[in-house]
Amino acid sequence: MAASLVLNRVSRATSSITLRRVAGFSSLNAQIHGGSISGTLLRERSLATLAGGASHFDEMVSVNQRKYYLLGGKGGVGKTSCAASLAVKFASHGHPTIVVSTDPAHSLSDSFSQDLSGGVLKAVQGVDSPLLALEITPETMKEEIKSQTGGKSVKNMMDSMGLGMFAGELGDLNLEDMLNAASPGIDEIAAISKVLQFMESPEYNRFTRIVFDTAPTGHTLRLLSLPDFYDSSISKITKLKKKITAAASAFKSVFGKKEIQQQEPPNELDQLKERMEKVRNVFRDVNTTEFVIVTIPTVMAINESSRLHASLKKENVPVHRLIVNQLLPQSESDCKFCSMRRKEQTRVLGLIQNDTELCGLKLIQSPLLDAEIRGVPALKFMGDHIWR
Ligand SMILES: Nc1ncnc2c1ncn2[C@@H]1O[C@H](COP(=O)(O)OP(=O)(O)OP(=O)(O)O)[C@@H](O)[C@H]1O
Repeated sequence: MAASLVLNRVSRATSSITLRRVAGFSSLNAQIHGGSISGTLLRERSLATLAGGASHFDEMVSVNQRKYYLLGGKGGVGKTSCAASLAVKFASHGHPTIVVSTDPAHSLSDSFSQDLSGGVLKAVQGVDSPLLALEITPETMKEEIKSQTGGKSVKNMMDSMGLGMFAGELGDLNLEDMLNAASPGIDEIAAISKVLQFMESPEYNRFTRIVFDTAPTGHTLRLLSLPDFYDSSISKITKLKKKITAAASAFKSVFGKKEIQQQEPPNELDQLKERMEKVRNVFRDVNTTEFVIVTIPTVMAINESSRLHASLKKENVPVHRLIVNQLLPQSESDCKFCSMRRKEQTRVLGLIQNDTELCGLKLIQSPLLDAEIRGVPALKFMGDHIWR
């Protein structure tokens, strides 16, 4: 059939992107700065023969209450493209949306083809509903923490809580080092502090969808387990402080001095513990949060996705959907290389169906498009394939 839909958007004065969708085929042709990247028309029909396909986007978009979507997986599989296309799709359906990158190697700016850097929320141009984007940087977070604590260092803060003596000695709990050096964990702390802001500040109330473009697997698992780590660490500090106060009290009473009142744990720690609990609960709440695993049809990526799902299950993080991105569509004039790749792809899709971790997830197919996905029109185009 000759039905065709041609979207032609000028995203900037100097660049234009032409997207072309023809029944049975899809093609993303980019023309940037007068140059032309023209790809072969790719056939979608074969994708329909693979198991699964639709993301059931209607379920994802229907509820007005705030929802968090975290997209994660192995490096380079298309996490940013999928997260950015989901954010654009939510915004196009009237949800004020924030898309946040927690990956230290940010690529949101590249994906949207707009400058979204600087560690602050920036409006994405070219979408109807408000869509804000943020590339989290530990530097900006450090500045924010300093201004919130009146410029006091963490050590000073702990000093003022009567815990200064432990600040430098508790190894993993050395918060000051974490803030002052680019140590592992700092990006995750920055992400958690942002989640807290989104949850607590009235200025973000109206945003009903928060989409996270997460870092490759290891980082992300640390992010999800960090609130637990802090929760138990704070409990340890509180217990330690109680013990020391009790011991000091006993010591002083033996020597006839006035007994020290058993002090309640400092209020700041209680508050911190409460806030960590909030973040931990939101990551695990099936009514508010979903982690979408993104993968590609290779054995290595599928194995990592399987391990990721096992870890997320252990952390009680809700997972329902698995995107298999960059699926090579069928072509009538299949070259040897393409037909070999396609055979391999079919084999790998079989592995997903037999994988005990992955077989229960909704499988979403996302075709390999014939141009790089950059800019809002391209993300809309990709989103129409995935989020349907
Ligand atoms: N379905 C697709 N068709 C064509 N190109 C794609 C597709 N998905 C992703 N790409 C391209 O692959 C590259 C990597 O994608 P992306 O940055 O989204 O991956 P990522 O998983 O976020 O990577 P990283 O782990 O490095 O952050 C980009 O150039 C993107 O345009």
